[in-house]
Amino acid sequence: MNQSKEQRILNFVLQNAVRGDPCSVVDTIDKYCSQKEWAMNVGDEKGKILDKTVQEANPSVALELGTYCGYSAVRISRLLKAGARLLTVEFNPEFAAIAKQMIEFAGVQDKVKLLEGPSEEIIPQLKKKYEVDTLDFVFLDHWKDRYTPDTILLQECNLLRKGSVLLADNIIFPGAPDFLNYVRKSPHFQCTNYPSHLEYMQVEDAMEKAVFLG
Ligand SMILES: Cc1cc(-c2n[nH]c(CCNC(=O)c3cc(-c4ccc(F)cc4)cc(O)c3O)n2)ccn1
Ligand SMILES: [Mg+2]
Repeated sequence: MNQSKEQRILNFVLQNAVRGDPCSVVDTIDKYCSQKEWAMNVGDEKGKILDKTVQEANPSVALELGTYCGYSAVRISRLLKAGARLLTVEFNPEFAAIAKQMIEFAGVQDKVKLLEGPSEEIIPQLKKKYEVDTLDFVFLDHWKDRYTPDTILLQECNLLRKGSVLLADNIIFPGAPDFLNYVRKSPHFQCTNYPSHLEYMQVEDAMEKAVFLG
């Protein structure tokens, strides 16, 4: 049964990256996906915006929606302070299986909890089942039509506090126009736009930061 693209990416990391070194895992995925097969990792250009936003927020509890192969989970968790945690949500079992191995190879498994299932099911479980009080940082990188309903759901579940930072990928491509409208029109969010490019391509994209004002 021939391998999936995601399996080929993982194998390339297992054979070429340094076990326990998150930076080498991130760089190796970028090397494969820019030279051999495109894949929907946030990539290095937008990854640098993600890094800066995470460092500024310095979260104790972070949530990622859309794990995929684990590229941004490794990228985020390498920046977390001692004792800080990343919860990452993936609905596709094949992607989740790849991401689990990627996270373990990078040596960040003690900081990352991979949750399998759709965001709309997982978010309401975060407080009771996953012992979350509020989220300091949320990276939205899942289905683009779920950004808005899940941002509303996070508020309904009392998971945001004054200063919680949301960062959304793919604002331009594939695009999340309703999310952009929603957060920019809402009095509860302070928004900043970061122009960039689609991972590994010369196609325009952007990230949007939305800080919850309470
Ligand atoms: C409902 C729910 C969903 C999830 C969930 N888990 N994993 C994902 C992946 C979502 N990501 C994307 O679809 C995505 C697509 C592109 C793209 C595609 C094709 C092109 F031609 C150009 C660009 C680029 C990107 O950067 C992306 O992020 N969602 C997890 C939990 N609950
Ligand atoms: Mg993305």
